[in-house]
Amino acid sequence: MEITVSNVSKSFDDKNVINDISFTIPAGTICCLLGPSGSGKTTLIRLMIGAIGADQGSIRFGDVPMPDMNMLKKIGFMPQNDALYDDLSAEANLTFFGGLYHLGKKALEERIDEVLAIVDLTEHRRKLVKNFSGGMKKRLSLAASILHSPDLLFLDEPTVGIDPVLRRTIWEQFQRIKHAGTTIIVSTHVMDEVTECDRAALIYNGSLIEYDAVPTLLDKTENGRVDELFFMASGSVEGGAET
Ligand SMILES: Nc1ncnc2c1ncn2[C@@H]1O[C@H](COP(=O)(O)OP(=O)(O)OP(=O)(O)O)[C@@H](O)[C@H]1O
Repeated sequence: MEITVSNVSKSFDDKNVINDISFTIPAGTICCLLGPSGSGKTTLIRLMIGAIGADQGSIRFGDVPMPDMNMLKKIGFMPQNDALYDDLSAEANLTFFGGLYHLGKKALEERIDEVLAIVDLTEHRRKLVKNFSGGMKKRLSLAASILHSPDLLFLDEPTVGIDPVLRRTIWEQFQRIKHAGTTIIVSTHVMDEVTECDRAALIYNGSLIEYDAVPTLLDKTENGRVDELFFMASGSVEGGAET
């Protein structure tokens, strides 16, 4: 499903955090929101999923203006901080989240098998989450966010604190989810992750400084690194863009 963001602005306490942002994410793509810490990525995701309202502008999923209660069922969201129950097993966590989505018992059992396989946690399904590593928790959190086979999946800094090897595995899982037909919006401040995405929206100080297909964006640079676009737009990226 296509997402259209039109002239969206948001302030907190008179501080302009999102500044007149417009862009369209085509259905079936992975789009990353890339920017330094504090640039406004999480706020933009929260605006898109309807967790907070825009001061100005509008957001549509397909033809439907957001927020829309029916559309919420079609959205998956993985927050920056895992919302898992430590004293429950992986499987029990998924059963709990599946209950929230009102999946029937049999359909839920089948879907739990599927999502555990997608995130490579099948053999750990009966372990308590408190015995999971950080990376395993991230993968379980991802599994929970796709239980209801969402059309749109929003991932807020899903690879933060994850080592490079596991990061690769997680990106392979995102590609798998995309190929199953889900449009993915993923925020990151890791510049290298841009190459995993089809399109990238570069956010700096609450403004959209670039938005395009990733190869087109990289063609605009001299060194093939997207950091350069932040340097060009800002003169300096002090305060933040990690590589
Ligand atoms: N509820 C809020 N009230 C006041 N200020 C807020 C609120 N939410 C976000 N902000 C401010 O908006 C700015 C953008 O924050 P946001 O979390 O969207 O950035 P981010 O790019 O996601 O950063 P990070 O990569 O560190 O998560 C920051 O200056 C932050 O302090």
